[in-house]
Formats: sequence, structure tokens, C-alpha cells
Amino acid sequence: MAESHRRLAGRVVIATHNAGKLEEMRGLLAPYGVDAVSADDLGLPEPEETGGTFAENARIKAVSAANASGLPAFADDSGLCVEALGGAPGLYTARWAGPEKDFMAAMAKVEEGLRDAQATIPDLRRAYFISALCLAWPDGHLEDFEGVVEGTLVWPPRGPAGFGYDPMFQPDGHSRTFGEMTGAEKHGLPPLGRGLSHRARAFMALAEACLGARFD
Ligand SMILES: O=c1nc[nH]c2c1ncn2[C@H]1C[C@H](O)[C@@H](COP(=O)(O)OP(=O)(O)OP(=O)(O)O)O1
Ligand SMILES: [Mg+2]
Repeated sequence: MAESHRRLAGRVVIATHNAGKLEEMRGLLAPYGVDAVSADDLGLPEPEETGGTFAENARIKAVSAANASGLPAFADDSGLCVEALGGAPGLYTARWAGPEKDFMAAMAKVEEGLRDAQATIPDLRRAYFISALCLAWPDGHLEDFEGVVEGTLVWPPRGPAGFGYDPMFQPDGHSRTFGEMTGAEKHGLPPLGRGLSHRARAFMALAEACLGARFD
């Protein structure tokens, strides 16, 4: 049997350089009384994401931050996977926005791809977000979690909230995009819901394993 889950307490590094993601991860951790510091607060470098999977990239980021800080570190690697685009942008979701991090341009690129695919694909606008979370300790202990949310891509994008591709993504069962939801609605944690966003769903598994949470 695998080593049992390890309880997270005290200080933890949120190993991201994305402000939108950082805010979400701070919010998710807030109820658990851990002292969360960001990679930017500690001046940690941004490692190259050379992994071939979301889980590998999450590990690279978490292990890099744990080793550099001597603290447990929590990283997310995530992306938007579009069925009609053969799973793209997928692992390259951040890179589609370019060095300028122009997500309006990145969303337009997705939409153009859908227009090109139109004739052949029945479920043209289906997509999902995936989040791989890794919690890494300086002694090498690792915990991995994953969450997915399925939905539909809308055009034009709607809503000022969130970050990245949020204004284009309408989760199944909802009439608003993530860009039209508050942070709490996008998380959809109990008692509001059963977990909605990919990141919230992955985090719920982490919270049950490592933070003593119970979601029944
Ligand atoms: O909930 C989300 N709502 C909208 N867009 C999202 C979401 N979750 C991931 N995404 C997009 C943003 C980024 O372009 C890419 C993840 O790339 P990813 O490398 O994991 O993050 P990142 O480079 O922005 O920050 P960092 O690596 O420092 O954590 O997927
Ligand atoms: Mg990244």
C-alpha cells in the first residue's frame, strides 16, 4: 500500500506565478488555518514546465518550490482541452497566450480553430478544464490530485471575472460562464455545491487527504 496521506499544517508555499490562480488557491486554503505564502513573496524562480503531462508539470513546480524554500509547496498545472481541436491547447494552454499573456487573443485562436473544424465534428463546442495539483514536501514526499470540469465554449466571451479562458467557458448545468461567476461560485464548494471548477474539485480531494476536511 502507498504511504498514507500526510497532514499539512503550518506554512505552505503556493507555487504559482499566476495572480488569478494564486487568489483562487489562497481562497481554497483559507478555511484550514495554514499560513500560505506565494512563490513571488519568497522570490522563488519560475521553473521550466518541461513535463509531458499536467501531473508532471505540477510536480516540477511543487518540487522546485519545496526544495528552494524548505517548506511544503502546493502547485497546480492546468489547461483547457478542446475535443474538436484534438485536445488542444491542453498542455500548451498558457503558451497559446504568448509572452504578453494575451488571453483575448488565445480565446480567439480557440474560436478560429472551432470554425475550421466545424464541418466534421458533432460536439464542436465541448471542452473541459483539468487541474493537476501536487503537494511536495522538502523530504521528497509527494501527493497528487486531479480535477476536471466539463462544459461548452461560448463566443463571444462573457464576463469580467476570473482569469485566463474563464469568459469563454460555460460549465455544464450552468447558464453563466466562469467569467460571470464570483470566485465562490466558480469553486462551488459545499454547501453551495459539490465542487465546480477543476481546481476546486482537485482541491477537495487534497483537503480530504491532507487537511482533515470531510465533504459528504
Ligand atoms: O480556472 C481557469 N480559468 C481560466 N483559465 C484557466 C484556468 N485554469 C487554467 N487556465 C489556463 C490559464 C493558463 O493559461 C493555463 C494554465 O497554465 P499553467 O502553466 O498551469 O499556469 P500559469 O503558467 O498561468 O501559472 P503557473 O504555472 O505559475 O502556476 O490554463
Ligand atoms: Mg505555467
